Amino acid sequence: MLLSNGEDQILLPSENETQVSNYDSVDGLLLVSKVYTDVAVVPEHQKNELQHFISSLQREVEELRLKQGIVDEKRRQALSKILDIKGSIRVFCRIRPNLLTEKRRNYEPVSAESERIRVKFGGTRKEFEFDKVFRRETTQESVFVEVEPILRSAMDGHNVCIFAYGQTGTGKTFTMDGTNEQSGIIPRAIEELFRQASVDASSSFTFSMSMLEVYMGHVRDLLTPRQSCRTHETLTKCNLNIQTDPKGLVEIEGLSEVQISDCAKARWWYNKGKRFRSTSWTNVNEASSRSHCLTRINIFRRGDSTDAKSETSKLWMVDLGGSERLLKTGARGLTLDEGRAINLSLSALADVLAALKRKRCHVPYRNSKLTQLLRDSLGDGSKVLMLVHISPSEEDVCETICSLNFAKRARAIESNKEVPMELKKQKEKKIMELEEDIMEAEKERQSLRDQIQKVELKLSENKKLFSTACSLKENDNLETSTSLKDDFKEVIETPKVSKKSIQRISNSVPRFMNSTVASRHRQIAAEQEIGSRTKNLRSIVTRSSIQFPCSQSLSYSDLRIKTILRSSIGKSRHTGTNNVPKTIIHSERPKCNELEPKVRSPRSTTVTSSDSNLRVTLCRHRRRLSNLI
Ligand SMILES: Nc1ncnc2c1ncn2[C@@H]1O[C@H](COP(=O)(O)OP(=O)(O)OP(=O)(O)O)[C@@H](O)[C@H]1O
Repeated sequence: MLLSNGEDQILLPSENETQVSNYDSVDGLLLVSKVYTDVAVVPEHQKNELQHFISSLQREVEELRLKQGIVDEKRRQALSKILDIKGSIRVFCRIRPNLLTEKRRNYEPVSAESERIRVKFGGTRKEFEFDKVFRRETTQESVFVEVEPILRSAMDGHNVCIFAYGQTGTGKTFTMDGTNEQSGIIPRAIEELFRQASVDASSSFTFSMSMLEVYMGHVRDLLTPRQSCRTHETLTKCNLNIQTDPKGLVEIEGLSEVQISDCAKARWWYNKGKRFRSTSWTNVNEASSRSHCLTRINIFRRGDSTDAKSETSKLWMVDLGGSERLLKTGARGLTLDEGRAINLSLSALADVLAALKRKRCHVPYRNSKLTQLLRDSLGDGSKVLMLVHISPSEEDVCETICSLNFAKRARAIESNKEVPMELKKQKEKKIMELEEDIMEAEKERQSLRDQIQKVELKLSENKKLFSTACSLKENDNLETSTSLKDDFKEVIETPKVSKKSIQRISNSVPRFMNSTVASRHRQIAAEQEIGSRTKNLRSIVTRSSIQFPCSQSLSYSDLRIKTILRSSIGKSRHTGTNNVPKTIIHSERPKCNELEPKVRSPRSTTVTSSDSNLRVTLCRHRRRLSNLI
């Protein structure tokens, strides 16, 4: 039996080898190349060697995982530093393409560069700077590429908020949710979270999801919605309470939270929640969102080591209601109230972000339900990404400037404009270094993951082999003892059973009772040995001719003679050539403790033998008999 651990080979001797498995070497790491086993002959010390080899592989996996944890931590720290340098509140701007329903004008008020937007308005030109600007033609995929690092930050344990802000009809819902063909940030983020969880070998992740909307200052559960909450009476009943504990952690009483074990389940719940969102027709958007829709994914992360603590982080993805000029949207009655409520809470959000940016002691979270909900995800240690949406149209230029001012307020302090050139360069250099660190860590992580996979494969194969060896050995011991009994029976009785009947018998008994290849081999070998011994003895007997006087009773202590006599008598009975046809052997089966079995003499009177020793014994016996007569 040959086992290979790469450098050393464990050689286990075998007689009847059975091939168990066959593996190739991968990347220079030799796996079990050819494994043969005849477990019955695996010596104990070599089984111990195999056990040691398994333990060393287990240790190797643990060490590699430890290394992976260290590399992961390095990557996490580098990413966190980058996000800190870039600013914990980042603002992107997306320009919607012209819609078919929009009147085309020659004059384009909005022009964009990679991080800058210029708006021409009434003879003046205004400039706004952002962390990133997405032009009209930017695809959903390109937007998501820029969003992805903040998701990783959520997986690393930070609370994260992604907002879509902007005038009504500028594409907030398109960016966050998208269409069937062009899915938006939320469906992509769900997929990405599960993907990242599957590749992160140093931690295990579980996710849960909640969906709610803030409608007219009330918090409604979207995953288990009650009857329509758009009348004032039912609206108050639907309102969920928001509690904040002394540590500042937010708890929403009665909000449903569903476990999402896979991507499909998460998408199913997300689609369900989306259906219950409040929308209305307005002059500007035929399916205008009349509320702020919040999707929360709770991320539970647990490290692989036994003493690892579990961490929980929240990822909020918020499709804010559209900021709107109420006159322009033609809203009346309830829709007008909805618009007012949206505008009020958006202004409260702007105040909170501004206070956080200026590091004010007092942050006015309590001014709206929206900011109360997000309190523990907007402060220290959290990351915020605001995506401001604007229209390219001349008709919307006033709203565009309002939205851009809102965004400017959110990122005001960290604006590059206010940072000296030297410092800006230093920051960029540091970010580049950290990005390199992240890339290196990613590479190292990948290589460690590959190594772990290989060692785990080797480990599982060797474990399988070891357990097979142990279980087969037990079986084999069992078989050996039963087959020994059978062999013994065979020597005495040798019942001849045809092959067919064996097959019938083996078919009628349970499979585990059937003989194995090894036991059949041993049986055949034993039969052959017995056959050859019998042959030898028979040849001795044929050379001896023993004749007993009638009614003479003989008693021999010489076992050899007993056997000779028995086989000689047996043979003569079968062949019928002997002169002693009436010889009866009383003791049919020799018993081990029966030292002197009694043999009755045949009726014949003469006994001759060509064996000189035997002749002497017989002569002496005849003389004693004649004396008696
Ligand atoms: N980048 C884009 N590419 C193609 N179509 C877009 C894009 N952005 C928005 N649209 C289209 O513009 C219309 C309005 O978009 P959407 O409903 O997303 O706006 P909104 O800002 O969510 O409006 P509201 O605040 O009223 O809910 C939709 O028909 C949408 O498909």
